[in-house]
Amino acid sequence: MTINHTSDETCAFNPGDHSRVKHTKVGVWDLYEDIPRKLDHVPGASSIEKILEMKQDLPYLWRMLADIASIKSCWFLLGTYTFLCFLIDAILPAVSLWFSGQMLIIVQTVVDTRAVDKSLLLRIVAGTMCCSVSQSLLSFWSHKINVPLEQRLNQHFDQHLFRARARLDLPTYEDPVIQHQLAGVTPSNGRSIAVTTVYITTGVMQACLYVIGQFAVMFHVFREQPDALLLALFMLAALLMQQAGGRFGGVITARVWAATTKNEDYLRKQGSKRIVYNSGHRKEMIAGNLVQYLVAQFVAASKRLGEDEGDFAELASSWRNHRSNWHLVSTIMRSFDLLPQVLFILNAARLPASIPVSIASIRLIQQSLHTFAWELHSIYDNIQGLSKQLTDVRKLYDVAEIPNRIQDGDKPFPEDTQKIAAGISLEFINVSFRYPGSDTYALRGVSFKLLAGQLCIIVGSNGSGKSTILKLITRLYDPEEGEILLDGRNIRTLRLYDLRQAISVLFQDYTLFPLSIRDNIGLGDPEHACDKERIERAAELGGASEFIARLPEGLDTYLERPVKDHYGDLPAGTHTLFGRRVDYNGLRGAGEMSSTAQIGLSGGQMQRLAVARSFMRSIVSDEQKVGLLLFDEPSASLDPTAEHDLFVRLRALRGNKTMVFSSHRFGSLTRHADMILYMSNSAILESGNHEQLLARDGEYARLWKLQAQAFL
Ligand SMILES: Nc1ncnc2c1ncn2[C@@H]1O[C@H](COP(=O)(O)OP(=O)(O)OP(=O)(O)O)[C@@H](O)[C@H]1O
Repeated sequence: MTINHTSDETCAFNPGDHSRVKHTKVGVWDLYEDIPRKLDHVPGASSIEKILEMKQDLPYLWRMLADIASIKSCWFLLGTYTFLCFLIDAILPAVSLWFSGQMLIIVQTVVDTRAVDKSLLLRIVAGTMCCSVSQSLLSFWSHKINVPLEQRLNQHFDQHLFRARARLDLPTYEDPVIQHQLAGVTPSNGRSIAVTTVYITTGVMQACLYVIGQFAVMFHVFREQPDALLLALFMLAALLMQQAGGRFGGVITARVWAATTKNEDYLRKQGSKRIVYNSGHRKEMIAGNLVQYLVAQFVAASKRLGEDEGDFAELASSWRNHRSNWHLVSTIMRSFDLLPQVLFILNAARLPASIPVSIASIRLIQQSLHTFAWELHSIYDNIQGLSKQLTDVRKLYDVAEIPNRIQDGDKPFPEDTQKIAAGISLEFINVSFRYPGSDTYALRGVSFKLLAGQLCIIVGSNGSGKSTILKLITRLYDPEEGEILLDGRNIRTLRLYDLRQAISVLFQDYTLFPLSIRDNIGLGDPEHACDKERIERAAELGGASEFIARLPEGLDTYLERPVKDHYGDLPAGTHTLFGRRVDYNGLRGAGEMSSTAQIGLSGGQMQRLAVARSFMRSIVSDEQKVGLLLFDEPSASLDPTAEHDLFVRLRALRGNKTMVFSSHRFGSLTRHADMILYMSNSAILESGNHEQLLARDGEYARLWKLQAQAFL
């Protein structure tokens, strides 16, 4: 069993290794509590020790404050907000308390002398009213300041995270540990870590100031009444004990715990449920005649499970509520409520002459102490929260420094920008490669050489390594062994930016972005992403103009709207809203429809858009930036006419650029290739041009004849 922590590491936990771990059965679940702390990397889970640990993360708080200072007007907003909070939470409550104390003195005087100091009474009433008016005015202004402050902080740290994610290369980004790390800093509630940190930090300061202010005033008010101070101390002790009791009766989440189930019936039942509920398994379920079997299994397992069955969260909450020892502790703690009054009465009975404290002042003491004790606890809670928050702040900065697996080179490329128009030579020398986490080689000992301006076609069966060659040329991954040379230079030594600028690649598993069609094509050449003429020409060359023209919003059509429309209670049968099909999110998800199905694009049309994007970069551009064109199955979804047109256009427009094609089809293009690589089992089996390979009468010739015979 594994416990996933919020820290960067994942700790293995085997309950059998820890004799003191408390094990309880909750339904079919095994709940483990009091797992040794060394497995718990969550600071501030419940102990002072964890709070002390937060000093390691304090430098990140200073760094964040320095960052905040760099945001326009943020210091001013933050300073004003903190000052207002100080007035609202520390000064005004203390002043109010002081007025209440003065009121008590008047009451006491009236009882003792039957005389009222009217001007003092007036001043107290006026002062109390001023306090409450100021309180609401200041609260209003603090909310007003909150909005721009939160917005600026969110924006700034949103950009920080965007940059941190965007800079990661493929192997680093695909790493599950990195994904976990990134998930840990992505706010789920839309509020950035910085905003939460600011609130928690100001919360701690406010609570401290409040407690100090209240304490000073209480001390001043009750200084003359020793019994009142004694009573106050009794009450405070009782309240703190009660609050501690409330904590004991609390939740298991305050402790280190984990739960799992090994119940075969439960596991099988949940497994069957997923097969039936997930449409991805439907083909196999129906074709394999599994329906009756699954239903029988499901019913039988339900019967055997009986009452034990249940979701862990539900079972755990009812189990917690019935743990008798917690009830006992909280009940005992509640009875402490009366203790101060009992002690006070006993003291008054013993020394009746010394009762200067009125009933009104007992009430005041009680009220003030409730808030006082609550604030004391909230300081503890807030510091715990701050300790956890500082870990998040550290992670926020750590993700911006995750090292990339693909190291950047320092040599500019190409040395002579004019030469690039004549193409780039490409050489693989004994290249072997395995995908991260995989034991099998995707390429093994691959060597070939392509001269500048040549056309190379890579053919071979599924999984033979064709796409991998293209991925290595663009340095999405680096080979384990061997070298790849461009114009005779090892690509690892070249600046990554330059290398990728010099290459245009269309992957087999291309993705269309959730943007407009215009942007999807324009992004082929970001420098000219707004150049309408180039975009239209690229769309035309990619064979996409016709269907784009038929779309109501043309180039401005969004393939997938990145922002959802909101709606409620639409009349039944409403299909369009704001000129778009209604995005019945749940239904679409359930039907597993792709986003492009919404605007009705076919696979071939999407491929034409992808080709257009690649042309935007390589063909349409006036500047000669690209010298190597890579195409991975660019015609897989195209009809024969579109495929033919595409190849004709490519041959005519590529000029002298070097071109590498990966394909399953032995079409007209292979005849024009300067070099054909026939791949099988991660290696190059045969290489040469079409005539040479036919003359060799090997695998290539066999497959060529096989395809040719189909048309005889
Ligand atoms: N991201 C990946 N992670 C792990 N293994 C991968 C990954 N991508 C490909 N492979 C494996 O690498 C090998 C070569 O895959 P590659 O995609 O290069 O084959 P291909 O010749 O292009 O296949 P196809 O004709 O089906 O496109 C295959 O065994 C494949 O399973």
